[in-house]
Amino acid sequence: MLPRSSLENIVSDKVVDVAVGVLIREDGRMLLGSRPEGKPYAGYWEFPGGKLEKNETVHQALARELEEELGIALADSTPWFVKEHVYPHAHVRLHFRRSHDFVGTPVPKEGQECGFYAANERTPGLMLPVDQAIVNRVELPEVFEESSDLLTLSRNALQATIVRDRSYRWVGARAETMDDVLKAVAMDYDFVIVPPEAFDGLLVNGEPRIPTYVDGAPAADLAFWQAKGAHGVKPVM
Ligand SMILES: Nc1nc2c([nH]c(=O)n2[C@H]2C[C@H](O)[C@@H](COP(=O)(O)OP(=O)(O)OP(=O)(O)O)O2)c(=O)[nH]1
Repeated sequence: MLPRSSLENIVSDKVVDVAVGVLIREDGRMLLGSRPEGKPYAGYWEFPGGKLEKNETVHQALARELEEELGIALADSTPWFVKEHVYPHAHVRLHFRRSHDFVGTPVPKEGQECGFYAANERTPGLMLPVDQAIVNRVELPEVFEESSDLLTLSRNALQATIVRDRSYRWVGARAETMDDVLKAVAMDYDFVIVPPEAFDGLLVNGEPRIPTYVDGAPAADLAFWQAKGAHGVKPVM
């Protein structure tokens, strides 16, 4: 029989699915709020959201949490990426979804604070460390233009082609295979660029693991790729 502490570790290893909303206002600012008293990391700032209940889709969970916590009606949202993180209190699988399509002015219903912030603006309290890096990604462009926006660095020790934008805000990788994508995820890169035919194979339950650009897809297909979870599309040069 396993000692009690090992059993507890196994129990706490259960992965908790969490719906997280990146709600972007017309002026490009995103909705952030503080965690209410009584929850782990109370007072830290985060994107709105919460745990999935039984039989809920991620969108449904997000819509429910936004209504319950902030009185916001979420009309539509698209998958962005999934990130796993192990906290001392839980192993979470965060399903980030983006939305420009919501109605209502947020009114905190659980004693929290909230507001719309630009990516380079400081919230009154610390962001959850996991979220801090993601705030920077919210301004990733819908479309990267190969020659003007991106610099391709030489293949690095990981044998993947590393790409960054000209202002050093984001670093990504050109991923030909799932193995390349997993390396980029493990290195916490901000995005991957994949060939269109590889895109579906990189999805886990319909969601990418990292913000994903589809290489060479015409910009006219942007809505098509976004509905599938691609964050942006690089136009044919
Ligand atoms: N809502 C939210 N949770 C996040 C973010 N980033 C992050 O690591 N998390 C973690 C913190 C928590 O461990 C977990 C979410 O759980 P929670 O306690 O907020 O969920 P909940 O509202 O359903 O809580 P409850 O009903 O159990 O009180 O996900 C984020 O941006 N938003």
